[in-house]
Amino acid sequence: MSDRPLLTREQSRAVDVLAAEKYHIPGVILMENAGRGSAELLIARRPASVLICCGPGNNGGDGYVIARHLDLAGIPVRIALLCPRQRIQGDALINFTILEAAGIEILDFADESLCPSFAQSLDRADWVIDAMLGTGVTSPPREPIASAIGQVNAATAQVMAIDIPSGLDCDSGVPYEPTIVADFTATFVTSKPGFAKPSAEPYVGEVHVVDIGTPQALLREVFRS
Ligand SMILES: NC(=O)C1=CN([C@@H]2O[C@H](COP(=O)(O)OP(=O)(O)OC[C@H]3O[C@@H](n4cnc5c(N)ncnc54)[C@H](O)[C@@H]3O)[C@@H](O)[C@H]2O)[C@@H](O)CC1
Ligand SMILES: [K+]
Repeated sequence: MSDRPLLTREQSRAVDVLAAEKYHIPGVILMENAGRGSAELLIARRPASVLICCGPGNNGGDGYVIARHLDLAGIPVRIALLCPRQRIQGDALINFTILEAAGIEILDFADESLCPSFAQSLDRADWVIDAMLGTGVTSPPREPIASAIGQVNAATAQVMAIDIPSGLDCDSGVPYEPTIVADFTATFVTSKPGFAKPSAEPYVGEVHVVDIGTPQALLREVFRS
């Protein structure tokens, strides 16, 4: 295991802030790099049909970037939106708007009771991307995301988690109830302290670190803080 330091949840969130405020790298650039790197990992596995489950924050925003790159690669992709459209904001909204303009299919599952068609959408995909919750989570997943996690875990599709399997505490490695069981996790900048813990093993699957273009000087500053 490399002896590189691992970013905690708070340090990961500090990367975003410092990148924008001190290094003049807008969050949407980091999101593009994160989404493109994740999409390339998936394209290499030759998916036939992909369902991307998106939550209300920037983890969902990564999902929209991934969808765009899969579409550009000619891979059938659909979005399962697990929050009301009006909750999407900032960098995630920029990428959501691009998807709508590109005509990529967006299925609304924001209501509390996930309608049966969510399960049908799952059945049609050989890969599911978990872009529901990332470093913004500090409590057990709430509805409708909690039900979505249960249904994804029960489906036959392979699962790639974006940044963190939704429901896992990336510092302690303790899974909230429920947590996504991923075959792969595409995590940003560094792996996370909790991923090597035995409790996290069943949920993270094979961990791939995606470089999102954060300057080394920025990382040194974050690790010193
Ligand atoms: N760290 C970085 O440098 C980068 C982070 N990016 C992405 O941004 C993510 C963090 O984005 P956010 O800060 O928006 O946070 P998240 O996208 O993790 O989501 C937080 C949102 O989910 C909701 N939420 C919080 N706890 C919940 C719960 N228990 N159940 C249901 N909903 C809950 C809240 O409304 C909150 O807005 C990272 O995980 C990563 O995927 C990337 O876009 C690129 C750069
Ligand atoms: K996730």
